[in-house]
Amino acid sequence: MPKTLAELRTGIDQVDRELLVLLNRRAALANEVGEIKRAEGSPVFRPEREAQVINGLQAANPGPLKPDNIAHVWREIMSACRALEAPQRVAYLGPAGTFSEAAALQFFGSSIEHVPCVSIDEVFRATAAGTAEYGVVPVENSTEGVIARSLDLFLGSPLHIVGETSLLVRHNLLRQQNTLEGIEAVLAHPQALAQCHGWLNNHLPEVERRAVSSNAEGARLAASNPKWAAIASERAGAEFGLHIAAHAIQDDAFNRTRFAVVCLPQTLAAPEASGKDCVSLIVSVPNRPGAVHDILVPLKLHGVSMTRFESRPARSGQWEYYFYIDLQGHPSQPHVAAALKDLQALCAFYKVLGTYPLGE
Ligand SMILES: O=C(O)C(=O)C[C@]1(C(=O)O)C=C[C@@H](O)C=C1
Repeated sequence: MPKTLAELRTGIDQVDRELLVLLNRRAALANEVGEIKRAEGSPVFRPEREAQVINGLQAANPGPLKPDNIAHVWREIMSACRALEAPQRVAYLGPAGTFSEAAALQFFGSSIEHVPCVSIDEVFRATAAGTAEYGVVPVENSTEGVIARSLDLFLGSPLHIVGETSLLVRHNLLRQQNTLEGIEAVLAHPQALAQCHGWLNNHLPEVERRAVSSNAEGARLAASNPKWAAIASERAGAEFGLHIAAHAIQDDAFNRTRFAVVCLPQTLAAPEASGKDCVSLIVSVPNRPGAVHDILVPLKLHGVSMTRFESRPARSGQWEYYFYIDLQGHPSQPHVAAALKDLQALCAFYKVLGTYPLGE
């Protein structure tokens, strides 16, 4: 005899009561961990431990919940437990509703203290000054390429990368009305304008495109003028009471942005090896023939794969460049350590930006 809806709901209520007891038992244990960490003066946030917890549970998961569900649920549980130990302040390019905020929430879970900043420069400054323990900055977009400002700021910053996360970026045209009629200007961050270039050319070819400091700032401004539209997330639209005049207007349906999680080395040292790690470096080589080729040789020799190679001008006026390199692996692995040692010996400038677990 199949159970009735009421019976099934009674069953769910009972399980929820059990979960409530268990979750609070877990939180009390985390509280005790927090006391030990306070006494030791050691960091609250341990990304490698959180990765271990999630990987372990995914491996043991009998279903029907999917591995992704397990990751989401436990990221939130650990976020709440972490906040009981000590709330973590996280800086990102604000205001509320930006993709940077969504990336911060995806990485840390929702139990954080928000430190929205007016620019990427300000995220670096706030994190280096200790206003926030962690910063989340965009580094690369799958349509538009590198976020040059972030890469340039890494060069002189004391912050290092301790994690990464990547976000599917879906842009919407937001305004007070839900039509495309009577729009005089589209306001957005230059990156978003570029990611929607084709759609804007097709649908609003004559309309002015105005660059503003963030997409959410564009949404805030669009809420004050019926002739303006913004390009931003649904969340930003809800935040400022705007309609979605057009959904998913980015030129690439799979448009993603990768974000780096940064902090001072004294806040959190480089995470231990998780099994799926990445080393990010900035190097420069003497300006002579074959120098760029030479830096790739140690990687080939020691069997280390390079997943990223970007260049940025050194601003010396001499056509010199800094190279931003991502390698797969962890310096605790002998072949990675050997490749890094040989590479360093060839470089005029060598800076390890961070060693961290590969993100989702
Ligand atoms: O194991 C720890 O160090 C904890 O503080 C517990 C816990 C968790 O909730 O599982 C919480 C925060 C850390 O980032 C890692 C894990």
